Amino acid sequence: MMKTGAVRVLGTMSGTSLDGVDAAEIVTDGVTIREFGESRYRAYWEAEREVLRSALGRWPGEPGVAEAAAVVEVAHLEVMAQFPDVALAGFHGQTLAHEPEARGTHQVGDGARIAEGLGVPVVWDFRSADVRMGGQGAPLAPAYHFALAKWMKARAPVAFLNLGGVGNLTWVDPRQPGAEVPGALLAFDTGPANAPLNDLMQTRCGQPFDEGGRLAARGEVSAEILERFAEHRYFFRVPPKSLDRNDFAALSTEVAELSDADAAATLAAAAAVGVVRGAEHFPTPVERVLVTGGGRKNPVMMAMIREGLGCTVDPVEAAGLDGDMLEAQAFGYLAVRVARGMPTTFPGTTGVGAAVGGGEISYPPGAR
Ligand SMILES: Nc1ncnc2c1ncn2[C@@H]1O[C@H](COP(=O)(O)OP(=O)(O)OP(=O)(O)O)[C@@H](O)[C@H]1O
Ligand SMILES: CC(=O)N[C@H]1[C@@H]2OC[C@@H](O2)[C@@H](O)[C@@H]1O[C@H](C)C(=O)O
Repeated sequence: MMKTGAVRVLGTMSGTSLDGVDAAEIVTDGVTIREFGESRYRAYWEAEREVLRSALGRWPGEPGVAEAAAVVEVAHLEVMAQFPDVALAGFHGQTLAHEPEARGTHQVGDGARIAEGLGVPVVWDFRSADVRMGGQGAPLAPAYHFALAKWMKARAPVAFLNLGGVGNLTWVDPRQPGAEVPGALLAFDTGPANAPLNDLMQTRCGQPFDEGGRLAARGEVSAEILERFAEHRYFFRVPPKSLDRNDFAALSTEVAELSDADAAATLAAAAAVGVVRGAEHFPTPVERVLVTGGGRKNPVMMAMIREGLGCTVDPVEAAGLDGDMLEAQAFGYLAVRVARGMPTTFPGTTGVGAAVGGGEISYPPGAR
């Protein structure tokens, strides 16, 4: 068990858009946020990304998984070694597959190897325990969103939206004393966010993403595809609920006949529809949605979300936060909670029956 009081911890996240590794320091006791620290980003090389892409959907022991794990470990060690002052690290790894109701959840990268390479204890495998206990194993950032709402001194319910490869939305009631209090949080994945758009850009234009939403801005949304999409059974499921990166692969097939610009506009609109349908599940309306993740840099997607929600929708920077690093900070925060035996998921965030502390701790040789 770690000493009490705030510690400087490093959190890392390699997200579903497969762009790279985010690493960020935070100083916390696992409840309140004392301060934010340095952060760095390490992009995957195209060859590395290809290794990861071809391992998507695979489970332990299947072809390509060991290679993907090696890519993830090397990239993380490279960036994590640049933070010599941390006492602990949180390592999410890379999700390859996620089927919480069937085969489980699969993140690659061995935390024990990271601990050995780094020389500090590493918390990892954050999702498995929650899934074993009947939870969705995702999203995990909500406990951190609760701490952020307190840090911001929010006085009324607020929502955090992450527009990564997949989208996820957290409704937070900051008037509650703690994240573990029933009714403090409701969280779920909204639907596809950037992943289908990235896949389209890669296949049709040889580019990793639609920079500034420029292609989508020139297109027209297919009302027919969008209306069908809005009636997807996922949106009728009561949250908590979570998604795998490719759960909406059919959407990519549906836009196949459209022009590049129309397909991009329709996929951006689909991301927005997922958010709007998701917000219908909020226990009470919110006045403000704070957006993190790369999608906040896509003005077309942001405008569509604003129009659909009809409330203030701002990048988290408007609240003094770093939207590129928020998920990485979350895994630092969660690492401290795990190291101190505190829960990381709750019935309102993953649907687990009772609060669970997910995560393994690996120590560097001789450090225990
Ligand atoms: N300037 C930009 N214009 C448009 N889109 C952008 C821009 N910058 C980033 N993005 C989009 O955001 C994506 C990266 O977002 P982010 O880093 O939040 O995803 P992630 O962490 O991999 O995903 P997840 O949160 O699902 O795990 C890029 O792949 C791209 O689609
Ligand atoms: C299984 C998995 O890796 N899920 C990711 C993914 O990316 C966004 C969304 O889907 C969210 O559920 C989660 O990541 C965020 C950081 C989370 O767990 O909070």
